[in-house]
Amino acid sequence: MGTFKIEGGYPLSGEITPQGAKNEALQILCAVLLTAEEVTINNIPDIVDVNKLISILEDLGVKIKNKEEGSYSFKADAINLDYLQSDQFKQDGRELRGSIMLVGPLLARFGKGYIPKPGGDKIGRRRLDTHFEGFIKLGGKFRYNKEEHFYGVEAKSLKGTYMLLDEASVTGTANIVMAAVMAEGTTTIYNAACEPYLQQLCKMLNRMGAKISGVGSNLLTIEGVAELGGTEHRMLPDMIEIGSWIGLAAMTRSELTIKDVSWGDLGQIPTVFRKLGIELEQKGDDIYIPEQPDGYKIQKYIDGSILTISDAPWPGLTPDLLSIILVMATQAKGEVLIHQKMFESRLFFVDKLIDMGAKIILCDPHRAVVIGQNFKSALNATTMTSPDIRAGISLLIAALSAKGTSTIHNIEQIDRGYQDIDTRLRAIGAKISRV
Ligand SMILES: CC(=O)N[C@H]1[C@@H](OP(=O)(O)OP(=O)(O)OC[C@H]2O[C@@H](n3ccc(=O)[nH]c3=O)[C@H](O)[C@@H]2O)O[C@H](CO)[C@@H](O)[C@@H]1O
Ligand SMILES: C=C(OP(=O)(O)O)C(=O)O
Repeated sequence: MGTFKIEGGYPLSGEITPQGAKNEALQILCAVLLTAEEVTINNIPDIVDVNKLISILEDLGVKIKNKEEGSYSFKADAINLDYLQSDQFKQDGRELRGSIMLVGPLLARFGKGYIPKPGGDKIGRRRLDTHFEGFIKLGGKFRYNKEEHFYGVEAKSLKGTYMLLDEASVTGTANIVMAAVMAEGTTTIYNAACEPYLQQLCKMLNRMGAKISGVGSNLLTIEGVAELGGTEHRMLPDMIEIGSWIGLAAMTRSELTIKDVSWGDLGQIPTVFRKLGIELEQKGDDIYIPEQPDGYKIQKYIDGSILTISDAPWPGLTPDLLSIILVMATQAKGEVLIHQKMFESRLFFVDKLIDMGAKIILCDPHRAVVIGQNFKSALNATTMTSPDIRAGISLLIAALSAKGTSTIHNIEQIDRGYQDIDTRLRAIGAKISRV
């Protein structure tokens, strides 16, 4: 189990460039299975989850070339489907959430796709019904081995149809889109997730020859085509990383420039941080955050009532930023209700913040009231364990703001999604070491 030692209480300064988006990378990498031609992908983050998925693709027989840092080419012209029944796949496939999106492309191209119960953050129930209901609608036969928790879907051919998803699942929509691109006839997906990473996937598929319209809306229409060809694609910057760096700047009262953020794809994120009192300036495609010596004041609603920050499917606020926003609120001036609607077990990490001196009332598993301290008293340094990726980064931000030396164990959770985080933080003045 890896550990970070962090000496907190110092302001940071400088520039930080966000990595390529983790959750986009997981979709895009699965899509290389849809063609026998070469697909080149740029701005791939060098993080544990993405590298695991690349290694699964390699074991499946995809020919992979590392062209330069962050750029790889993939050629899925000789796929070894036997690997899908191997113990190795049953082990590797369960190590990340994104592996579930192998099923759609495999089903589309080879008539069968399998996956062990996928992993990812332990943040509450993470059901897969939407994915498999979609495949079944397209004509797939569902297989499930209860003992091994091994899922599968098989079909001689897929037929386009209308479907209304039971929820706007991000990975579910990506999976169904990838299954439908080569189905016979037209597939219409209503209540589709439509976040920028899905838009990126659809745009890439269209460049490969797919016929997807409605991209960016919750109604996608897909005219099936016989086959797809190669393409080149570049990943967007990771919006959750961008939000993490905004939270970091606020909590450490630092002047920070976040480079090349792709403003147009950030949706609610700048607005929400501004509601929390953070000054954000758009400079070209960068976010500039000035030092805020007087802290930041949480806004109230027009009628004077307490602000609620909650998650919702895009274009609502992503749930992945709520832990970071919660930590930031502990040093704001004012109060806020954080309402994590999607996941049941994502707020329990607040116990650690309470130990550090934060004023938080956990109302129930979904809601926490944070009473900001306006930097009147610093958080206390402590020893903690990172329970999931976003709680992990939030505790790291808390530690950089706290006075004294903190220790964070289980940093593998943070490494799942943040590339070389300690090196990049040291470059802006953080006192952090990996021990
Ligand atoms: C690898 C990857 O891309 N992971 C992301 C993906 O996970 P993932 O695709 O697994 O998440 P889903 O979109 O399927 O749903 C997440 C949770 O929200 C609930 N839900 C979803 C839609 C809805 O309209 N109402 C609702 O309550 C689901 O029941 C589930 O518990 O999207 C999540 C939601 O943005 C993010 O937290 C994850 O980081
Ligand atoms: C929940 C997350 O990831 P995953 O879906 O891979 O567990 C996340 O990125 O915050």
